Amino acid sequence: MILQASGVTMRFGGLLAVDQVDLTVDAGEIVGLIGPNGAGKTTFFNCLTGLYRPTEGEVRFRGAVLPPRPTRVTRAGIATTFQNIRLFPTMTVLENVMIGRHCRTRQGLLSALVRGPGYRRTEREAARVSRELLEFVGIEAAAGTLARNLPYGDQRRLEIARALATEPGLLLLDEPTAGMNPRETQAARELVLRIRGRGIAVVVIEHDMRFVFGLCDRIAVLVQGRKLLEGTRAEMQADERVIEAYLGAPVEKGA
Ligand SMILES: Nc1ncnc2c1ncn2[C@@H]1O[C@H](COP(=O)(O)OP(=O)(O)OP(=O)(O)O)[C@@H](O)[C@H]1O
Repeated sequence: MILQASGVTMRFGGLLAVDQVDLTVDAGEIVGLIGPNGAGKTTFFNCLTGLYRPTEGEVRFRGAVLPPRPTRVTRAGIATTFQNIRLFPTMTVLENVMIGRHCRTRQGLLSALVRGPGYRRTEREAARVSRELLEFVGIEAAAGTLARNLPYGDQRRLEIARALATEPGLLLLDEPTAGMNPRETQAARELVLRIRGRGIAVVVIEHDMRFVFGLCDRIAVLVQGRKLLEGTRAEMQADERVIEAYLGAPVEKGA
């Protein structure tokens, strides 16, 4: 087990956004988090990234309680992409990925200022790894393009490349297919499967049920901050409540 969230609760004043949620994720597993708007999915994610400290409960990653700051959580091995793309628009595609690399290549300030041989070697290595990741997500041809000039689907790929540059054991994806056309969505599914192929576990928030049921090993449903249901893909596809609320009609196996 790589992630263990126990009794995670998040209050904003009088609002109980996440209520006693338990979730475990095994190494290399793909877990889907679904639920209506405002169910608390993003808030729960924020509790896994160190952005929020849960009001109650705890999150363990590789056995250790999460450190209280996002940068330290990233270094511990949890990477995130956001619902609203957050790239550095006036930097190149390659530079955006290299920023993700920096959490693994801690160069001293002095070394960076004088740009000595150690700094240049580290930068060269960061550029090499970053180019490999651009190739892995399929946008290496755009390495020198400004991030803001990338098509939307490719911006999402770039976010994923930057997240992978931090060498995560767990990748959190918040609505990775939002705004994508069907072809891009299919490519995103294949990309997530290849990410898992690298041994990285993935938790994905998604509204596209076809995507979720075509991808995830296990699915949890949040409603009004609580985990209402959880099960394997097959269990969920057979559950009357899921069918009624999300699917309308049974989904074909492996659809
Ligand atoms: N920082 C905050 N301060 C106060 N209330 C918040 C904050 N963040 C979220 N909320 C509230 O918490 C509840 C859960 O929101 P959250 O964004 O986690 O839901 P969600 O399931 O991710 O929804 P969506 O599918 O629309 O992204 C909502 O009622 C929201 O208004």
